[in-house]
Amino acid sequence: MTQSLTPSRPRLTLGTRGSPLALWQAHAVRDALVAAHGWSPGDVAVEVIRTTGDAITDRALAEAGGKGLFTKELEEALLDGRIDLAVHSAKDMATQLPDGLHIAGYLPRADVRDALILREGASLDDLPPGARIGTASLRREAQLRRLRPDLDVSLLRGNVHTRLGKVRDGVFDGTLLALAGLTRLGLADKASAVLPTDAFLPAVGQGAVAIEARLGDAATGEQLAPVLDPATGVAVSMERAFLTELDGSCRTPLAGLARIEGGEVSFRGLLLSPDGREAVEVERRCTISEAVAIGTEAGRDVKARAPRHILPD
Ligand SMILES: NCc1[nH]cc(CCC(=O)O)c1CC(=O)O
Repeated sequence: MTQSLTPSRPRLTLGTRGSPLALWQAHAVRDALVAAHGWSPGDVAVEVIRTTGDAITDRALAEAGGKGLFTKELEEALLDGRIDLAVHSAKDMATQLPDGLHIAGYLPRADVRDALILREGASLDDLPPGARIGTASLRREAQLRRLRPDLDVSLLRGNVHTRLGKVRDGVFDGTLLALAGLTRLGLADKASAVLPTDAFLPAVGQGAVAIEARLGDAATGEQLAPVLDPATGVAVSMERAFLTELDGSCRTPLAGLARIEGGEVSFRGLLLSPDGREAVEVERRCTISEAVAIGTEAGRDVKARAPRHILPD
């Protein structure tokens, strides 16, 4: 009998999009699993799945149909059993998941802040009136208009490298990107400034890697447990409860951030009009066990106070 040269089957198969950022995230989950269990790297397979969102580069994502576009094909593979876990940026996940799936948890969260990337200068104050800033995010666009109504803010799509290229080539004077994404790509040195969260509130889930699984898949759940970060779970679950209550989609400029400090959770949320002129803010402090309920309540409060025309339809 000859010995089989076929490598042994992986213990788990992770699904991911193929962008450099998505691959980094999937490899981070694989590496954490391998380290936690003393496995070898081949025990966790990484399967790249192309999504509808990856194919859309010419239109605003919000126009094309929102966040589900980056997750649909991954979720189908998960439901079919082709993969055991799907790895996503928490920020890019819709609030409603398909029946039978759930977010099993999150890796420890990275820096949540947005970074400003400028062709020249080192802060927002260095930008002259009319400076062209490109961003694909309605949240960033609205907050930037709120801080600097004199800037020329417009749509800039594409992955992180494409956007940085357009600033380098002078198509735009600057852009805004998540510091976490830049750092994951080894590009943190491209940040001209990192914006403090009290002036510029991040997106719900920003900086967190979410791991989606089949409900009831206890075996995978047990394997995953040691790599999950409970504090990130509390914070992002609260933010997503807030988002859910506002029926949030990428069509509405919305921001929210929960932080755990000494057993307490502090939360800030923000709904803006697209031009940044109107803003509804909310702040809460609560215990960890209240976090999700208070996130929901904060969302209801914002909804009740928001001018009708800036609420999502
Ligand atoms: N929407 C794209 C996206 N999804 C997650 C990140 C960055 C990493 C993160 O926030 O976890 C980015 C790029 C960006 O917003 O700059």
